[in-house]
Amino acid sequence: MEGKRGVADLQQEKELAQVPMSRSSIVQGIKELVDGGLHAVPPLYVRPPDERPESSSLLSNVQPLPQYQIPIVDLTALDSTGAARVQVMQEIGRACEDWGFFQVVNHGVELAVIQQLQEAAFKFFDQPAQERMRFYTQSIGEPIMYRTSFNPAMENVREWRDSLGFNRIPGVCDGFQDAPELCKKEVQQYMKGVDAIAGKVFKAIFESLGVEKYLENEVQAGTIPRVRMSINYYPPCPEPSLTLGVSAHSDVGTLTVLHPDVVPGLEIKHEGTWIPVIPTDPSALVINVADQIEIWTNGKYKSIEHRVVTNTNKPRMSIACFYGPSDDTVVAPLPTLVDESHPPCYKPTKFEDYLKNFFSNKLLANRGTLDLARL
Ligand SMILES: O=C(O)CCC(=O)C(=O)O
Ligand SMILES: [Fe+2]
Repeated sequence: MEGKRGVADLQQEKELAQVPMSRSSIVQGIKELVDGGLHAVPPLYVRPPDERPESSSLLSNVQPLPQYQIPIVDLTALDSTGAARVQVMQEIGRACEDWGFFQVVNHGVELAVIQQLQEAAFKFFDQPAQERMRFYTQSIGEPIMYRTSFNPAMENVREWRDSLGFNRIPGVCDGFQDAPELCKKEVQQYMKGVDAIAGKVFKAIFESLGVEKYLENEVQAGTIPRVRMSINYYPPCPEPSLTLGVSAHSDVGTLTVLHPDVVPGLEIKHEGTWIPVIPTDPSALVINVADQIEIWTNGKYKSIEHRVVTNTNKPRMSIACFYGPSDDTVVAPLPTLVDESHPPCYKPTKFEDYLKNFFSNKLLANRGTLDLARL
């Protein structure tokens, strides 16, 4: 099964030797393996049969049936006042309740801004390993993170992706300020646009339930405290039926804004079936409810399981921005959403503890994160 060791492998080993870091802590990225010439999926990346994508998942040219397409919300009127705004807010609420995922168009981030970031990020991944490895870490709390898979120290099976990430945690760090020069301007520009979208969508989500007053600090547009950007790079895979780019999981924070790429790969579990998310156009963004919103809304708005499949032809690059509350926020079902017929489904959990449990718990290798808070 193991692919042939190519020139690129040897070159990378030489380069890694120059990185000032203990070699035992470095995990080789999937891009290096693929660039070195790989004709089969190495055993470390082969999923157990029950986790492998179904063959239907891999036919990326098949359009999902209309009833299996996530809602598309036009955000134009979200900046206005009156009935048109209320309508968009209600559409967002319905999408969160029925799907947990929706696409947004006319969101205010120009296609050029997205493409400039994609181009800059491809340049980052195309650099010699030595350059990329300057940012290597497997932690997910560093200001800047070049990583592979999710958590190789704990996983039995690795994910078919490398990633470049940035954390902004107010009062702690701002990785965007110190981003590598070749993509600094582009990540900052993109982040500014996505922050604006996240702020207003977050507010609309809570307004749609009439509960915004409980979250004054969280819903003020522009004051969403924490974000992690992850630029995920999925190289082509010789045997997509055996592996996954990202294994099934829900996102841990409040909400996620994703640029999914025009190369398909993202799938969500809707009513028990894995369905592909096909972007309507190259500038469409995908927004999903993450675990903390499911907890606040006592399960009314769902943090849906999703995963990424690979393909044989093209590299795929998605850009995910994960928003989250501050560390000391205690997240619990909101009082107006709990009554005798809707008892609380989740216990109050401090976000810091939720995150720590998530990243340190071996049993959560399959990332059933909401179980951490479930009553
Ligand atoms: O690449 C994608 O489309 C999704 C990635 C994802 O779900 C994640 O990084 O949490
Ligand atoms: Fe995700």
